[in-house]
Amino acid sequence: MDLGNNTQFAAIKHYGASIPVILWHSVTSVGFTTLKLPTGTGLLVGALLLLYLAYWAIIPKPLASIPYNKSSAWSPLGDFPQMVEYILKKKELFSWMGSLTEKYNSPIIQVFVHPFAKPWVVVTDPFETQDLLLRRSKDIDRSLFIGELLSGLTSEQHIQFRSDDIRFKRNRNLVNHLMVPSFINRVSGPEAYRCVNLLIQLWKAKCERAQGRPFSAIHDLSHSALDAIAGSLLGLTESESSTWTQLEAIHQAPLSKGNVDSKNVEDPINFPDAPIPSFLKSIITLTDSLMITQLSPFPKTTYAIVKMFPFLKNAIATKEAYITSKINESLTLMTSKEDPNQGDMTGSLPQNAIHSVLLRERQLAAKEGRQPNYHSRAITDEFVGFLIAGHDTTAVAMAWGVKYLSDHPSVQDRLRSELQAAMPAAFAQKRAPTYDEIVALQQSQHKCCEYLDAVIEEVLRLGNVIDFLLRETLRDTQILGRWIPKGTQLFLVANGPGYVRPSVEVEDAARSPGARKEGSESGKKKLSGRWDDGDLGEFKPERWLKINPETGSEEFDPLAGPTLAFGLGPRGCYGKRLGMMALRIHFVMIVWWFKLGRCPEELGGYEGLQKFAREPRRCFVRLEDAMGR
Ligand code: HEM
Repeated sequence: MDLGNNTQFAAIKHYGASIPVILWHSVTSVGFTTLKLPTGTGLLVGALLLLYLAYWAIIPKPLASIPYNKSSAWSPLGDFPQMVEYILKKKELFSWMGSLTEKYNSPIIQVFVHPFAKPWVVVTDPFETQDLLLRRSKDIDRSLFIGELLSGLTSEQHIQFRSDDIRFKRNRNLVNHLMVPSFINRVSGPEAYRCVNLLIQLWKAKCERAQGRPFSAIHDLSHSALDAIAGSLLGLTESESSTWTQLEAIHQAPLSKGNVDSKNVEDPINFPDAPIPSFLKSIITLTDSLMITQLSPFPKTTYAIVKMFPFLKNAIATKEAYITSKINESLTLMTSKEDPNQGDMTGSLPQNAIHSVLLRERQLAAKEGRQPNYHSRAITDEFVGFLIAGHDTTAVAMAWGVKYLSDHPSVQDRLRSELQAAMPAAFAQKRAPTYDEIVALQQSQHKCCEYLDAVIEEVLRLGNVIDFLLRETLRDTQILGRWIPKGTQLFLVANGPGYVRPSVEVEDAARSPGARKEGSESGKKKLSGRWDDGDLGEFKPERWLKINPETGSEEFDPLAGPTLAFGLGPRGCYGKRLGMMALRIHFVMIVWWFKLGRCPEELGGYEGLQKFAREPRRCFVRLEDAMGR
């Protein structure tokens, strides 16, 4: 496989399509008329030329000066076979792109994955990427390809729309307030806390039964994150929570005989899996179904076909019915508690996010002089989208988190002792920190919160839960000095050089002006620092801390180095605040209650598995009571 980065070659390929046109002209004028070749031969030559023309039309058209795999450029399938080979071998997808930037030793490369489309351009230079995301919204925006991936499931959710699309603005206007800190602290946070407490009860029960053996954690974390996000958004009763049903099952079922008999304390123990409540199950099915579209060259058509299968049809019907019932519940609340005589609306204190969005719709409708549309496709799709985008990412981040903490006892110990010192009453009484105590930590920017955020950011950096951002160029532009035409798909990846592996060296002058050293400090949005190449692969939360020269204390520095964990700029993660709140509560509670012991080698490791998000292939925990009771 050789690398084609020369301009001449790209130009020949680009203009090559005109060669057969010229030849065709010669044949039609010379072959049939001047030379009077037999008609059969003329037709054969014509057919061959047509084939040749078709071939030129479908093979990739590389962009000049951007490295690519030359042999793929002559194949109508482009890099697709290599990509599939990588997926089958590694079980990951987007790290393939990061690996190519290393292979070609270039911060920008191109791949040919989508038939009949322009090459996809992959950028790994953190500074060019940050400049693009934060400051160049005239050049790039959300890629419409996201719509191809998601619209079969949530046709009206804002994630797929361009920033100037009226549907984007309208939907964001309805839901923006859900991410205001006061709303999260008062409404969403307590729900998330309640759900995480159930996980702690479940793990206490498992810890007692496992007697020091490891057990799989991935489903428990996934259920807990889904409960927490669904609880925050829709308000779940206890029996609707999937962690609750798991807890019931643990209390009722005897342990499996095979495990009890095993004398080896290194052997994992299998706990029974209880059925998941139907609505949450439907969200898991829908989330998993998106994997199919991620891997298909024709996502929209593929999804339209898959949607005809009963498992997906049922999942769609279940989520529709449940969200409609939640909307109706809130509407009842809104009407029954109103007192029209006083203009007082006691029903207007939001109980959960969906209730709050309906109140907002009522307010907007009144302002715009129209009837409110509480059952609009947009409202339902926004919530389905939040559940999908929010639960898997949070669960997978936690899964990487427990792995890194298990393998780094000193980090775990420091975090635990800082938490204990910060919440002395809870520690002395050997009880759980209350929700208010956890929120107070954040609000007072307590020292332990600085370290907690450093741990979370480091988990997200290495875990690479969503390891690419997708944008599309809105006009012809330049990236790292290369010409990129309008309509090009840009993959900004965080799984390679500069983020988790040593940087590919880039002359500062080769970057766009805003991404250069002098440009990075200018403007409202500062760019991050650069990571030290020497230890980029290590789990080291301290890299996110710096000493404040005035106070002499360590502070969390979000700009210490580059990360794209939540994306950046106007189209960065909408739910970052809620996601971070759910992560903080999970990390605090798990570390507070449990010491996470190292698991045997065969249950460990850091290989990923591409699902909706990138999850660890193996995620086991070995728990010990950290309260020493
Ligand atoms: C640990 C948790 C989470 C992680 C790591 C995460 C990560 C991301 C990333 C990387 C993006 C793409 C950003 C970009 O293109 O620049 C994104 C977008 C998005 N996320 Fe999250 N997310 C998390 C939690 C959530 C939650 C809880 C919600 C909803 C309540 C949510 C809703 C969204 C939405 C709606 C978008 C699209 C935003 C837009 O198009 O403007 N995310 N997220």
